[in-house]
Amino acid sequence: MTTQNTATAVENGAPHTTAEPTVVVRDLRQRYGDFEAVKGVSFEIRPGELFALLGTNGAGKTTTIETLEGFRKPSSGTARIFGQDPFGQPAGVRERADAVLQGSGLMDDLSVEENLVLTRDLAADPRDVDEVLELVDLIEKRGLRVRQLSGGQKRRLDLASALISRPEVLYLDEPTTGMDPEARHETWRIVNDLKASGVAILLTTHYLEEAERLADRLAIMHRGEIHVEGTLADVLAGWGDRVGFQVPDEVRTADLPEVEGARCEVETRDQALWATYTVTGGGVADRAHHAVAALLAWATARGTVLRHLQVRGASLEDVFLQVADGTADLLAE
Ligand SMILES: Nc1ncnc2c1ncn2[C@@H]1O[C@H](COP(=O)(O)OP(=O)(O)OP(=O)(O)O)[C@@H](O)[C@H]1O
Repeated sequence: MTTQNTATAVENGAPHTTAEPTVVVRDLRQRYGDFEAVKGVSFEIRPGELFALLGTNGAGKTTTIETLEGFRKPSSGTARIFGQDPFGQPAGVRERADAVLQGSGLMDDLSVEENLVLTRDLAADPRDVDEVLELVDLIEKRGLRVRQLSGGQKRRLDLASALISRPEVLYLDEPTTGMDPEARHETWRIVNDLKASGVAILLTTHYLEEAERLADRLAIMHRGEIHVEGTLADVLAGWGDRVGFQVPDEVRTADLPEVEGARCEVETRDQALWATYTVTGGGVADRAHHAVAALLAWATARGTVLRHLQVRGASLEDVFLQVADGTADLLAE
């Protein structure tokens, strides 16, 4: 699959996609004792680009982020941030990269503002604390101790802590977990602004809509491997459109027509037979049209009607579930 989607990048305000990649991961492997948690993962992230790493529980996403952060030395393969090995957080990487991780690094007994002041004092060229509090909508909570914040407010303070140092690379590990829909949308706006300002972002999330809204490119991991990678449009195009209908009573399954570029599956629902044609052949824009036209021509010739006729493009959830089911590679061929 291709790895660029200019349209998505421009829509999301990220015109920097031709720049040299900030993050380069090549055939990364990570072992915990005998267990290989990451099995040869490769990707790049350019300035102003957001790469979403999706995957099943235990797929190896956090391990990958921890490696990029410099907490883990690769078992083999390489990770490079600005051309440097991040292991041990060398100068030149440490000041330019930051993270919003699972498991907050906040001091519970200090106030919101005190936490940010501590972080600010470690940064070379920090943002103003009030500016960041405004950005994450916590200005009215500045005097509260962290333990008095709700879960979603803590996640916003985590984000504020990462933003204060003006990172050029940002790792967001499930950044909106526990947020209400409004706070989530507000976080997406902040993340889109960061992209537009040229920050290279690696996002992991279990909210597929979050990846659809934010990602220029995405990958789906399962058991340590990337199974699907590309722009959202690439990923969905590879999975095909579905045309479904209730099989007419007078039609036997064996009599259903062949449709070029499509495979047919029949299942029983509510004591009726339903046919689903998954159309992967032909042009992405018109393949569903040709399949429907062929099926309608067949039905008309037989003097029958395709009841409950539906046309549906693949969703990211369909693709994710196929990956989790272990059949993704088969389908993507
Ligand atoms: N310190 C460790 N020691 C041994 N195994 C570990 C360790 N950390 C993670 N693992 C294992 O490595 C695998 C990958 O874990 P990781 O946390 O990277 O997954 P993840 O994709 O972030 O999962 P989730 O979506 O559930 O957060 C899991 O099977 C996990 O049990």
